[in-house]
Amino acid sequence: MFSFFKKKPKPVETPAAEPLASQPADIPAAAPATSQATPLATPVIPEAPLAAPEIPTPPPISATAEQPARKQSWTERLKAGLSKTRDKLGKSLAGLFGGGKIDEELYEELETVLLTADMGMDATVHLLQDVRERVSLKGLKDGSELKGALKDSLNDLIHPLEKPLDVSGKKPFVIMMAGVNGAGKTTSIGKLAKYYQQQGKSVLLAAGDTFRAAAREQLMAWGERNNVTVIAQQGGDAAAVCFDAIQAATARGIDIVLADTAGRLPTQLHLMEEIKKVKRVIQKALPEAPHEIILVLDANIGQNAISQVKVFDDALGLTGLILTKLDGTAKGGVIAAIAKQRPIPLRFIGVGESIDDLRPFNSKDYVDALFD
Ligand SMILES: Nc1nc2c(ncn2[C@@H]2O[C@H](COP(=O)(O)OP(=O)(O)OP(=O)(O)O)[C@@H](O)[C@H]2O)c(=O)[nH]1
Repeated sequence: MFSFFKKKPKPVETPAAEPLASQPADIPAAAPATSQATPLATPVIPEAPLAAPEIPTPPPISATAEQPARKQSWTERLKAGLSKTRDKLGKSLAGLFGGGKIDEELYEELETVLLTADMGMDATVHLLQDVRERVSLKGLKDGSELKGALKDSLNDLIHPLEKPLDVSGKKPFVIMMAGVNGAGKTTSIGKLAKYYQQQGKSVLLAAGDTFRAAAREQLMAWGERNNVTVIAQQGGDAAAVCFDAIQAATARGIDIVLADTAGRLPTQLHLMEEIKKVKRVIQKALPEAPHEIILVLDANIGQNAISQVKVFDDALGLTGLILTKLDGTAKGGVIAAIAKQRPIPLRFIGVGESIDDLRPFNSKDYVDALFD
């Protein structure tokens, strides 16, 4: 179950950014399954640690190893993953949709339900207004008719976030990941690597989380077992790792580079500066890159997601979002808040820990899974 990606204790302090290496290390001519960039000052990690006992041994990532006997469809998994939000919304809405007159009291109850599903004030006000208009336009009278109106309103609101990531046309297509600690960046990178490999694309990973040795080692072990090249350094500089990774990918004709970065809080200003530097150095390695800058968000944080989106967007110019762990929370309504306040394309959503639990966001599927 992807357990090898589970994070180890976080460092108490995150080190300040290292000075940037002016020149990238040479890329080895032969491309081993797992390769490492030359470190700036520290020795290359020996091959042996990959098998060392302290590194969890990941099971081979394969559908059979991770899936139950009968493989659930994505629709089923999405529905199961959203069960907490659906239960909360559904139970509360059942009374409203059960019948009775559509009146002010009902709208007030609807407002409370939407707010408790973490849709936020802006989106809630918008949805209520929109539902009212639909009700009067269609001459709806009964609460039982409200469900369709609400579903349509919500879909209209969040549909603009449905913009699947197009990785064609650039080679390598460089995707940089950002986010706070534990949001699911490294796990999502593993899932995306597999997702793109299944589409016949070659993938290279940049182990840019240089603050946590375990993150790098896990990524390398995973890469070796799944035949995905990982560029890493021991310690050192995330920007240099990404630079090397892009050079390696260009030399090897790789389709997609997925660049991991260390978790950081928006309030850690020096770390926000450090990640801006990672972006700048990626641009130096490949002028149009990064082609995609994704903020990974843990759905459990609910409304706090909005402030994270704003700060990371202001710092980096986000082009996409990934919302993980929707399965663990009743706060799935946060998508509506994002749509209203900072509508950055929601590229993927995660509803579980297995490899297939991260998929492109589809607003209609999402709304159906919440209400039906
Ligand atoms: N239930 C569930 N767990 C998830 C999902 N996505 C990630 N996780 C788990 O979240 C935990 C943290 O994920 P990581 O990928 O390690 O997070 P990270 O952002 O790389 O963390 P840092 O490196 O500390 O910044 C792991 O235990 C993952 O298995 C999801 O969609 N659902």
